[in-house]
Amino acid sequence: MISTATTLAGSNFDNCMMNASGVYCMDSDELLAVENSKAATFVTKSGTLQPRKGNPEPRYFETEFGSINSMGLPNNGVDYYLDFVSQDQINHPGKTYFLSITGFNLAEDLELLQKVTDSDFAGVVELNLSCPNVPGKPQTGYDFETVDAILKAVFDVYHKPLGVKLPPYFDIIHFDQMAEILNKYPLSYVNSINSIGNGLYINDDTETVVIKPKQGFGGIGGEYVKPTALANVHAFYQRLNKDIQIIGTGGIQTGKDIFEHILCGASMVQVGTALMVEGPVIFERLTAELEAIMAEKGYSSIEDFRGKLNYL
Ligand SMILES: O=C1NC(=O)NC(C(=O)O)N1
Repeated sequence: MISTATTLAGSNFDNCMMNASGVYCMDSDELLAVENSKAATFVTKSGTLQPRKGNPEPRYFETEFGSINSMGLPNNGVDYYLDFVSQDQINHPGKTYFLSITGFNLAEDLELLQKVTDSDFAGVVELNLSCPNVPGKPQTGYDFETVDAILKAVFDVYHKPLGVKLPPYFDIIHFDQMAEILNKYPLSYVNSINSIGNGLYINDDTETVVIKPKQGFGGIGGEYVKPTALANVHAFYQRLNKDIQIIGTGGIQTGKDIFEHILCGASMVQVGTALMVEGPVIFERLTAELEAIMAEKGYSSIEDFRGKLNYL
């Protein structure tokens, strides 16, 4: 019997795949579409204290090998997502959902978490430290001291399952430094990676960028980012306390991509660009493809090969 089931943040999931925050999770229709798919669960769009319109359009563009986006954190506000998930929990007792949140400073992060504490939400919080698309705002995940300060303050007040969404790192010393910080805190998981920030895609015919915000600079997702995503998943797997699990995000289009993320150490994977392209039906194909690979290799569970990447 082959199972792609997994355990993450203290909860059991009958599958190891879900949407990536930002994709198919803006409103109740999209969240229900993921809920009713083969995905194990869903994560909401990153909720901010107040609803946001986000950046001017066009702000998303699909390319031959992935996507570029500068959405700018459009969302219905954290209260909308808390209300939706609190109701959904009643309709699906025992199921665990993920709520993504992002403040624009520490005070906002703590205010968001207070709202979560005061609500009926019983799932997992994903603190987004890596949006690259709010003009004038840095990707917090690249400010190591600030990440340390945020996590210290967060875990002083919040004691339920919580993970962080990180940007990609590209330097071994940065993996070392970030892992040293993360290992100080009772994180349930680390989610690597968010999009590769501030890429540029050009339409050669018109000699123009393809998205309006930030003169065309936007986060890169899709096939382009898989090698970076796998490296970040494995680098943190090598360095983090084993009680901090890893969600692998980035470049997943096939069951083979999921297999590779798990081989690098991921306990769950999130699908972004490919989900945007194919819709929630993708989870049926991905599950079938992953199960076929596991059958061919004689694995019955993802724990048979998780993190067991070989070196030369
Ligand atoms: O964290 C984020 N990553 C992205 O690539 N885009 C969104 C956004 O712009 O809202 N946020």
